[in-house]
Amino acid sequence: MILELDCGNSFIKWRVLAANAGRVLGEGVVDSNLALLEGLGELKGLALTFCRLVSVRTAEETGALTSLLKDTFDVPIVCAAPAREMSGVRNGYEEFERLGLDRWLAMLGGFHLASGACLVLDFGTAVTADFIASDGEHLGGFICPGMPLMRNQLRTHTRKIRYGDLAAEQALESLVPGRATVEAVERGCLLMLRGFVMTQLELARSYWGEDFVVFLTGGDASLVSEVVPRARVVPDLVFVGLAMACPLS
Ligand SMILES: Nc1ncnc2c1ncn2[C@@H]1O[C@H](COP(=O)(O)OP(=O)(O)O)[C@@H](O)[C@H]1O
Ligand SMILES: CC(C)(COP(=O)(O)O)[C@@H](O)C(=O)NCCC(=O)O
Ligand SMILES: [K+]
Repeated sequence: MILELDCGNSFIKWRVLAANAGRVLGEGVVDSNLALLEGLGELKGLALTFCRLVSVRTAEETGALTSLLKDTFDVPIVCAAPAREMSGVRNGYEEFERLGLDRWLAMLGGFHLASGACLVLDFGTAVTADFIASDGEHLGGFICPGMPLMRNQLRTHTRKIRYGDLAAEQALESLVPGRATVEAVERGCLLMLRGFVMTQLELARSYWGEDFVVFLTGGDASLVSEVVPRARVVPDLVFVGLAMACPLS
C-alpha cells in the first residue's frame, strides 16, 4: 500500500492506495502529524510499502513528519523536489526552485489531463493561478489570499468583526448584500475570490481563445465552481502530479 501526502499550509491531505497505485483504500484531511497517525491507525489491515509526499512547509516541519513516518512505518519515503522541466512542462519561474511544489505538481497533473493549454486554480490557504500553454511552457501565475486568510485578516485587524465558524458557513447560503457583519464579510470575501477567478479566465481567453481547460482544486474549490461551469473540479490534482513526479520505482 502506498501513502500519499499533500502538506499544505493549513492541512495535510492524505490517502492510501492499493499496492499497484490503483484503488483508494482510505483518505482524510488533518491539521497535525498526530491526527495523521490517528487517521492511518483507523485503517484496517494497513500495510504500507511506500510513501510519497509534497510539502510547502519548512524543511524542519517536513523533516519532523518524515522522521515520524519512518519511525512508525519503516517505509521508503520520497519527497517531490523542484525541477526545471518534467513530463513536458517547463517551469516558468526565473528561479524554478522557488515555485511552490503544490503548484508545480498541480500543473503537471493538469497538463497531463488536458493534453493541452490549461489554467490551474488552487483554493487553499492561499489561492494560486498558473498558466500552462499547449507546448508545456509555464507562463507564470498569481498568488493571493484564500478565504481563510482574507477572513482572518479582517477578524484580527479590525475591532468589531467577530463571528464563529457556523455563522460563517450559514452566511454563504446566499450572496445578496449582507445585513449582518458575518454576512457582509463572508460574502464580500467570496465575491473577491470569484472576481479573481473571472480575471484569470479573461487572461486565459486572451492567450488561447476558448482552447484551454480550467482546473479547480484545493479545499475551497467548491466556493467558486459555479462561476466556471466549464471547469473540471479535480480535488486530487496535486496527487495526480505527485504520482508523476515520484513514481514507484
Ligand atoms: N475536510 C476538510 N477539512 C478542512 N478544510 C476543508 C475540508 N474541506 C474543505 N475545506 C476547506 O479547505 C480550505 C483549506 O484548503 P487546503 O487546500 O487544504 O489548504 P492548504 O493546502 O493551504 O492547507 C479551508 O479553508 C476549508 O474551508
Ligand atoms: C503559494 C503557496 C503559499 C500556496 O500554498 P497553500 O495555500 O496550498 O498552502 C505555496 O505554493 C508556496 O509557498 N509557494 C512558494 C512561493 C511561490 O510559489 O512563488
Ligand atoms: K495546496
